[in-house]
Parts: sequence; structure tokens; C-alpha cells
Amino acid sequence: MASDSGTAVSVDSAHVGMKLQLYSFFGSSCSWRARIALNLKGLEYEYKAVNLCKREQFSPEFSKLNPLCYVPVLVDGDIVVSDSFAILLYLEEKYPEHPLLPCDLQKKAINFQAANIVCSSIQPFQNDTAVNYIEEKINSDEKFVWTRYHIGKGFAALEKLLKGSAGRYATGEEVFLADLFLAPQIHAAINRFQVDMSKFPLLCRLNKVYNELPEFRAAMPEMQPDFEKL
Ligand SMILES: N[C@@H](CCC(=O)N[C@@H](CS)C(=O)NCC(=O)O)C(=O)O
Repeated sequence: MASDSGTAVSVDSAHVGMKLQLYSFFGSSCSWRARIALNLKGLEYEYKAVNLCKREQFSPEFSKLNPLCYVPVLVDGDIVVSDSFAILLYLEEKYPEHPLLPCDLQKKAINFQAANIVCSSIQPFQNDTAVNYIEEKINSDEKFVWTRYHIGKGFAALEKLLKGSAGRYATGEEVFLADLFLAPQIHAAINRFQVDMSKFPLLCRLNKVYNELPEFRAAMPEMQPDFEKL
């Protein structure tokens, strides 16, 4: 679970041997995935807030950690990992408790596909960088047309992909990688982009189940130390 270290980004060079640090923004769906993984694995971490509204991701200190200037970034001693997918796979290797991947190869492949649909084919189209660009160059309405199109396309593919594998969770009776990507993405679709979810019954059902899990709830935006109403 997270402990707060204040709000501004600060990078200290003497972090070796310290507990895990997660550079995160409360409203970031990518950070949320990493927070769920840390919670599921029962890992204590220091919450290092990066305020995207104040553009702190572009600060010289933070861009040293991730030259792409995106959250999340995980610091584990002298190892720095940026990108939520890389962070989750890193955590899985180093901290095997509560595995994020099933042993069954087919199920594992479905988890990789579902995670990547969110990570590569949905989230990049709704990222602040993309959405702000559209708002600036075209108009505010167009950003909803654009994001809803890409979310809808990805969600339709996820419904098909998970149809045969879903149980209580995306790929059966246990929480795995796919679920960590789906929960924040479904939340963003509903709350940020007001997507009509009626065409995605499986994702709606999963969303209800995710909202009941303590590790998922503790990772929600409003539970983070840097939360503020936007
Ligand atoms: N593939 C990366 C994407 C990271 C990303 O897009 N992060 C967003 C927040 S969810 C961000 O930092 N946006 C800031 C910006 O667009 O300037 C990951 O999964 O971590």
C-alpha cells in the first residue's frame, strides 16, 4: 500500500536500498494499473505524485527518469522502470507472490492480448497528449468522437477475445494481468469519456466485480494521496 511523500516531484540520488517508489498521478489509468499490481502483491511503496495538470511530467527531474515524460515510473533501488506494462512484468519477475500470469499458455496469451489492446490500441488515443492536440487543432466535441471511436473499437475486440475465457474475472476465476488493464480503462470510458457501455455487457459485468476488490479499490483515483477534484 502507498505512503505519501508530498506532492512535488523530487528525485533523490540516494534512493538505493529504499522501499519501492511509484511516480504516479491519481487520475492516470496507466499509474492505476501499477498501483493495483503493487497492492495485489502486498508491496509497500512510497507514492511520488507527479501532477499532470501542472505539467510536472515535463520537469527536468522527472524527464531524467522517463524521457517520454509519462507516468508511471517505478523505482526499485537503482532500477528505474517506466511504462506500466514493463512495470507489471518487472514486478512479476521480482515479486512472484500473487502471480499476474496464469500457467496455462493459452490463458497467458489471452492476458497478453487483452493487456496490449488496452495499452497499445486504446489508451494512446485517449492520452492527454492526443486529446489536447485534437481539442486545440479541431475542437472539444471532436475529442469525444475520436476517443469514443477508439475505445469502442478496442472494447468490441475485447468482448470477442474474452468471450470464451471469462469466468468471474477476464480469464477465469482468478485475477490476472488482463484485469489490471481492464479496470482503469473501463472506469475511464464511463467516467471520463461517457462511452455508451450497452454494447459491452461482459466489460460491464467485470467492472462491477473489480469495484468490489479491496486491492482494486485502494488503487482508485479518489484513494490516492494526490487526489483532487478536477
Ligand atoms: N504506455 C505507457 C503510457 C503512459 C501514459 O500515456 N501515461 C499518461 C497517463 S495515463 C501520461 O503520463 N500522460 C501525460 C501526457 O500525455 O503528457 C504506459 O503504459 O505506462
